[in-house]
Amino acid sequence: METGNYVARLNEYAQKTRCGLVQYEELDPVGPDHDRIFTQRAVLNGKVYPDGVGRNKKEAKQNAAKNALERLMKNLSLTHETLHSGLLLCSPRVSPESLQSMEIDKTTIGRRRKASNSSKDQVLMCNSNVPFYRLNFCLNSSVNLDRFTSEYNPMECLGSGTFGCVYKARDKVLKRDFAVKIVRWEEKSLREVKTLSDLSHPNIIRYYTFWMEDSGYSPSHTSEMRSSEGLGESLKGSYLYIQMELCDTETLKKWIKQKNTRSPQDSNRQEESLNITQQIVTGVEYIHSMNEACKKASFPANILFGLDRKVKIGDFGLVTRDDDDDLRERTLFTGTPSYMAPEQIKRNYDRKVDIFPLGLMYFELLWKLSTGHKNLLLLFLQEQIIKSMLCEQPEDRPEASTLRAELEKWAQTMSTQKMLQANATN
Ligand SMILES: Nc1ncnc2c1ncn2[C@@H]1O[C@H](COP(=O)(O)OP(=O)(O)OP(=O)(O)O)[C@@H](O)[C@H]1O
Repeated sequence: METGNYVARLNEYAQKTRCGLVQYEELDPVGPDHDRIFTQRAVLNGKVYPDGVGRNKKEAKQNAAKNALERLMKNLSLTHETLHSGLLLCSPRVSPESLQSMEIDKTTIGRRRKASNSSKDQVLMCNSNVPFYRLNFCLNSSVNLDRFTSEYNPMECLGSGTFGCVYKARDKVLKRDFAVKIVRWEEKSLREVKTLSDLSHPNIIRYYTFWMEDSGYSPSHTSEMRSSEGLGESLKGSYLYIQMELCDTETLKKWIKQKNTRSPQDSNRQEESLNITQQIVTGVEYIHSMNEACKKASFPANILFGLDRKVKIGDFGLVTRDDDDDLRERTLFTGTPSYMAPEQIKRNYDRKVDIFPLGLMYFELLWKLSTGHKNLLLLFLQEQIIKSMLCEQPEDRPEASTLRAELEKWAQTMSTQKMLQANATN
């Protein structure tokens, strides 16, 4: 893997610009034990840079440093051509500052030139030494680069939603599979992704990185992308590509469906439902602690199972900041109506808007079992929790942290109950 020593270059940059020491935040690895993906992010001068992923800590750190360098270049208002000349990335002697005044050699090998939509000024250049496929974040200008197909081997389409398709794709360098979501570029999708990429929690799908291309990937130009609502008319325009943690394709919605087709006497259902709800509440509590609300987080279709078998909150729909009135207005009615909290149709709502759909979901997870369940007292206790979550008035609903504590107590009660039952039958 030809990457160059980005860590050293970032240190050099920090020294020259007197930004202080570069620090690295290590995030929790994801994936099963034999196939871990490590993530680090560089912190410089109090600013956190995009995640770098790798098969080991060292590789993740190099990629984190590279992402930071690329972001710094963007901040330095470098032209697109300069970025793609790869000078910063490839030459250890060139500092980002000096790039600003550098004459770009337009005779540099153009490994690829994209005909469509390309003005002559947007010729992509790539020095033959440049890790061409590893260029990140270019959000202010349209990117004429097939980064997706250069860096990844697209595999199957995992599914499509209102705004785009999600592909399973193998990173050619890391030899790891990721999910890459491709949506038409919009200010709001960018905002969502920026927010999500700052989050790191075992119960939230990890958003690693994102970039723009000026066309949407389509394996055959007639297949999934076109049939997906919202992408139907044309694949032209700007598209946002979001590299995410790959999950199982089974969503919680499918899980509920499967459980419902089984016998209502499925004794594990209650325990599993509690465990799933605990994990989701933990994720929601974390999101709330980051001052975000996630109106779609607790809809079963947006909850997936990670390859590490942890429950993952996936698509948040549109994340809103508690204090963002403008965003709140624009994102009104974005939730799935049947799960929406009553106040969501009004202007005034806060993070309690997430507790209501959680209550509904918890109920839905349990429901079949509850119809045939004999222990009415225990059932009643659970219903009390759900009832509090479904309160009409947001202020009467519990905070996610209170809820988590309640569920923890409930899990203990349940395991004691199980033990007593086991002892009684032995
Ligand atoms: N990280 C992932 N790993 C595996 N599969 C995924 C991942 N993200 C999404 N999917 C699959 O792709 C489907 C489409 O996801 P997407 O986020 O585009 O839409 P959605 O959330 O289902 O719908 P909408 O955007 O309309 O709310 C999901 O239903 C899921 O099956």
